[in-house]
Amino acid sequence: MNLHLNKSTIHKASTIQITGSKSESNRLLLLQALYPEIKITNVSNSDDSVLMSKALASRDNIIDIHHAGTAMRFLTAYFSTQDGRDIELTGSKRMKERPIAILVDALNQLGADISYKENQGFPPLLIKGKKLTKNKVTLKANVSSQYISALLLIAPKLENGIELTLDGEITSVPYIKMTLSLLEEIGVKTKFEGNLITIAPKKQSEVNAQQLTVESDWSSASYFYSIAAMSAIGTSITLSSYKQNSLQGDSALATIYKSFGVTTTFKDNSVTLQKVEEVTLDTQINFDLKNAPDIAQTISVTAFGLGLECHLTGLHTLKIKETDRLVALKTEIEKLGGQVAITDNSLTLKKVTNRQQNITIATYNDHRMAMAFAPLALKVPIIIEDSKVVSKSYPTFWDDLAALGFIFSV
Ligand SMILES: O=C(O)C1=C[C@@H](OP(=O)(O)O)[C@@H](O)[C@H](O)C1
Ligand SMILES: C=C(OP(=O)(O)O)C(=O)O
Repeated sequence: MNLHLNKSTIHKASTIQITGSKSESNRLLLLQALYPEIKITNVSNSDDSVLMSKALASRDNIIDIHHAGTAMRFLTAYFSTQDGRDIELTGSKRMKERPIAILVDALNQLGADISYKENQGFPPLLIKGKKLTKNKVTLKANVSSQYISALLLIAPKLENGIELTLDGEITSVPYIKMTLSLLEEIGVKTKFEGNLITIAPKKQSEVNAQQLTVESDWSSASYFYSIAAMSAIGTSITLSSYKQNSLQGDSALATIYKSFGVTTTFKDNSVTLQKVEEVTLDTQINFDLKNAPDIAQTISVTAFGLGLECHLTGLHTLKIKETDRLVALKTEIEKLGGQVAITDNSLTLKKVTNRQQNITIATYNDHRMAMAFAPLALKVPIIIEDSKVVSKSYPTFWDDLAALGFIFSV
C-alpha cells in the first residue's frame, strides 16, 4: 500500500512511547527459553520479536522467520543445541540470500549437525539438534556480529561454556557488548579481552527468578531525531522509555544529531530531542557507522533533507541486510534529485538543495527505507511504497507520525 505524505509541519511539542528494543528483546526471549525463570517487560511488539517468540514456543518441524535476521541467526544456534529435535529453519526470499555459513561452520566445529537444504551457505537450514560437546571455536568477525551474539547466547548452556576467538576486524561491537551485558545481568560470567571472548557455563537451576526490562528501541528513535532536525527551532519531541547508559549502540544518536542542531536531554525515563539551531549549508556530516549500521539510512536522509554534504563510512554490513541498503539509498535519493556515490563500505552525498516533489520511494521489503524517508515530508510531499513494511521493527510508526502532525492518505 502506497502512503501519500503531504508536506507537513509538526506540533511544537509531542510525546511518543516507543516499543522495546528488538535487539534486546530477541536476546532476552532466547535467554528466557534457556532459563525459564526470567521474566521480561517492555518486550518489542515488532514482527521480528513476535516471530522470535512464536518460533521458540513452536513444536513444528518447519519454522519460517520471514525477514528477521537476528531470529534466523539466534535460532540456528538455539535449535542446534535442542537434543532430539530436527528443524528446518527457513525465511523469506531475501533471507535465503543473507549469508550464514560463518555461523553454521562455527556451530558445526562445536559439534552441531547443520546442513543446507538449498544453496550452500544460505538458509533454509536443516538442523539436527544435539548436545554440543566442544567449547573452542574461531570465527570471522567482520561480516555480522549476529553470528557472534548467537554463539554467546547459547554458550552458558554448553557443558564447558565457550572460548571464542574473533578473527579480523570486529564489526557492530556494541551489539556484542549488549549480548554480554544481558548475560551478565542474569548472572553469567563473561570476559571480552582483545579478540577472545569467554563465557562460563551456567545451569538452569542456577538462574533465579528475575524480571528484566527492555529499554525502548534507539534505532526507532532515530526517525524522530531526523524529524526534529528538519523541523523549526524550538520543536521538541519526548520519547520514552530511555536511559542514559544504554546497551544499544544506536544511542550514539544523541551525539551524532548535535551536528544537525538537535540536543538531547535525559529526564526520568524519557529523552527529549530539541531543535536548537539551524545548521549552515557548509556543514559537513562525517561519521564512521561501523558501530551503528542501522542508523545510516536515517542520517543520509537527514543530511539530504537539510541540503548538507555527507560522508559515511563503516557501512560494509549494509549490503547483506534486508536489502542492499547502499544501492537502495543511492537509487532513492537520486530519484529525489540528490547525488550519491557509494563504495562497498561508504556513502557520499553531494550538497544539493533542490528536492523533487511527489516521488515514490521504493522500500525493498526494508522497514528502514520507509521510516528513513518519511521525515522528508517536512520538506516536500513524498510517497512511500509498501508502507506496512515498517512492522518489521516498528508496527505503530505511522500512528506515531500522525500524532506528531504528519498528514497522509493512502
Ligand atoms: O545483534 C543485533 O541485534 C543486530 C546486529 C546488527 O547486525 P550486524 O552485526 O549484522 O551489523 C544490526 O544491524 C541488526 O539490526 C541487529
Ligand atoms: C538489519 C536489521 O535487522 P536484521 O538483520 O535482524 O534482519 C535491521 O533491523 O535494521
